[in-house]
Amino acid sequence: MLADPLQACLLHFDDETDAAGRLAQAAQLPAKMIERHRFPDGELKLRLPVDGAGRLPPQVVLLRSLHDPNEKLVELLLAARAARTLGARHITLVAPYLAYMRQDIAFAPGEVVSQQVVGGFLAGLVDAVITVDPHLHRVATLQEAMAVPDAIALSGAEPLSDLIARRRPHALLVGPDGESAQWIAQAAVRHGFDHAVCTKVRHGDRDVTIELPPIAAAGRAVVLLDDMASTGRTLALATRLLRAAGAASVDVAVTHALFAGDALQALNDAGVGEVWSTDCIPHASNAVAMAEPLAQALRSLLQRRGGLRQSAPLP
Ligand SMILES: O=P(O)(O)OC[C@H]1O[C@@H](O)[C@H](O)[C@@H]1O
Repeated sequence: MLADPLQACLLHFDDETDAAGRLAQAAQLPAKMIERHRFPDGELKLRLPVDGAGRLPPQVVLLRSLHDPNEKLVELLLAARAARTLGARHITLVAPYLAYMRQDIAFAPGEVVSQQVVGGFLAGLVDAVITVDPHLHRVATLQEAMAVPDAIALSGAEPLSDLIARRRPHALLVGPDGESAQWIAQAAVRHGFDHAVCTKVRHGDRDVTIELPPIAAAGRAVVLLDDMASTGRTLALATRLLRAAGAASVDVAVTHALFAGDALQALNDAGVGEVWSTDCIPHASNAVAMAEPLAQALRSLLQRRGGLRQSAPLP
């Protein structure tokens, strides 16, 4: 790796070495690992990869995809705060999956609006965030959820659309609920797919009702496209309805492969054919690599910040 004129490095944890390697190579940054030690009582000790003088470069990129988020939020708190004291003047969080974005409103008095709390917490740690398809339903922009100077939201819809065009060139794209309309529109326009969106009501974690849109699904190769599968119940029910409406096949494409518990079994039982996802969350279904688009966004952000650094102090 050539010395980086941006004076930047990418820090990652030991369980994301592969993803860090891919991103670092695409962004042409040196990747360095943060050492973790877990004490017998569950507390964490981190050690950041400082240079011989005990310092970090001025631009630090922290890679952490925030599935299984609770402990990772503590790791980010420790790592980001320490990075500042060790010389980082600009910290970018690359979180291909950004957690806690779905709890964006208090449905009952006293309910915590996690999106605001976690968004505010992360905004207090870093100067920039790059993520993919953050679940922003009632909030229009990532900046509203996470008020940092640079909040960049990429999408997996177009790369997933490219994959679908190769695997199911005549697919009917279906979104399982109103929230998916944004991704369906992006993916459909890219390759001219027929498309439609269902109506969904959520009653509980694993309990949803769905109404199909007025479309002719009979005989069609349907691909359900969504931002994420968590319990898989949304996609499983949509699949059952589409199968009952005569769809020749139903495959699933998601940006975030959370697949909690028996989610994959539920999809299988419902009659889903193939399951494709981006590699924002490592999973056996990963079929679309996001390192290139993430690296492009990161490179241009660092260049912008590096340019600022020459003429004015970084915030
Ligand atoms: O039904 P599961 O997989 O649990 O939840 C995922 C769904 O719930 C929504 O917020 C997501 O956008 C997706 O449609």
